[in-house]
Amino acid sequence: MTRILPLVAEAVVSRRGPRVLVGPVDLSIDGPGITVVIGPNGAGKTSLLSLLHGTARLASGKIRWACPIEDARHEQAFVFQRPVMLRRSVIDNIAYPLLIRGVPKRDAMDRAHEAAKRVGLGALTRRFAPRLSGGEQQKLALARALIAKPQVLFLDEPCASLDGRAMREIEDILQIARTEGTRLILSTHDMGQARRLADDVLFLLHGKLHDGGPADTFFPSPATPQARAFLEGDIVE
Ligand SMILES: Nc1ncnc2c1ncn2[C@@H]1O[C@H](COP(=O)(O)OP(=O)(O)OP(=O)(O)O)[C@@H](O)[C@H]1O
Repeated sequence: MTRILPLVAEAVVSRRGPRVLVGPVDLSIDGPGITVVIGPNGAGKTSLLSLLHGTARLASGKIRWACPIEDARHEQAFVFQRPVMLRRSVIDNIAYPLLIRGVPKRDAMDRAHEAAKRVGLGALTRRFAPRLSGGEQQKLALARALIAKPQVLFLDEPCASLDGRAMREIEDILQIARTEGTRLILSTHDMGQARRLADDVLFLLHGKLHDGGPADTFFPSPATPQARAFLEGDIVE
C-alpha cells in the first residue's frame, strides 16, 4: 500500500471572491495520531479541512502528499457535521464505499455487518438510514468512512449537538481508528473533547494558523494571549 503521509501544505489560501477565508497557512502532518483544529466561529476550521481534503478550491499555495494526488484521494475520507445518509438501509450505507471500490457484494456485506457491530449499530442494520437519530447517523457516517480503512480521516465537528453518551461512544470509535493507524484531523468547538483527543493542536484565528503544537505543551502553556483567552472561555475576536 502506498503511504500518503506526510501531508504538507505550503502557503495555502482559500478565497471567496476578494475575501480570504483561510491562509496563507503552512503545516505538515505525519505519523499516527489526532490533530485537533480549534478556533472561534468563522476562524476557518471547516475551510481548512476542505482545502486539505481537496474539496475546496486552492486559490494559491500547494498541497503535497507523499504520493500522487489520485492515490491520496482513495486513502482519505471526510465526515461532516451533518452526516449525509444515502436513502437506503444502514447496512447498504456502510457497505457503499466497498461496493464502489469493486469489493464483491458478499464480502462487502460481511465487512459492513462487522463494522455496524463495532459502532453499536448491529441491531439496526435493516433500518432506513435517514430515520436514524443524530447520534446513530454520526456513528453510521463513521463506520462508512472507516470501512475502507483510510489512512487519513477528516472530521468537521463530528459531535456537534450530540449528548454526552453519544459523544463518548464516538470518541471511543475515533480512538480505536487512531490505534489502528488512521490519522485523524478533526475540528471541534468542545474544548473538553479537544483535550481528550488531541495529540497536537492547530489554533486558527482569522483564517491563519495562530498558535498550536503538541497537546501536552499547547494546553498548559499556549504561546499567544489569544489562544490562552480562547482556552479560558473568553471571547476572542
Ligand atoms: N461558501 C461560503 N461563502 C462565503 N463565505 C464563506 C463560505 N464558507 C465559509 N465562508 C466564510 O469563511 C470564513 C471561514 O468559515 P469556516 O466555516 O471555515 O469557519 P469555521 O471556523 O469552521 O466556523 P464555525 O466554527 O462557525 O463552523 C467565515 O467568515 C465564513 O463566513
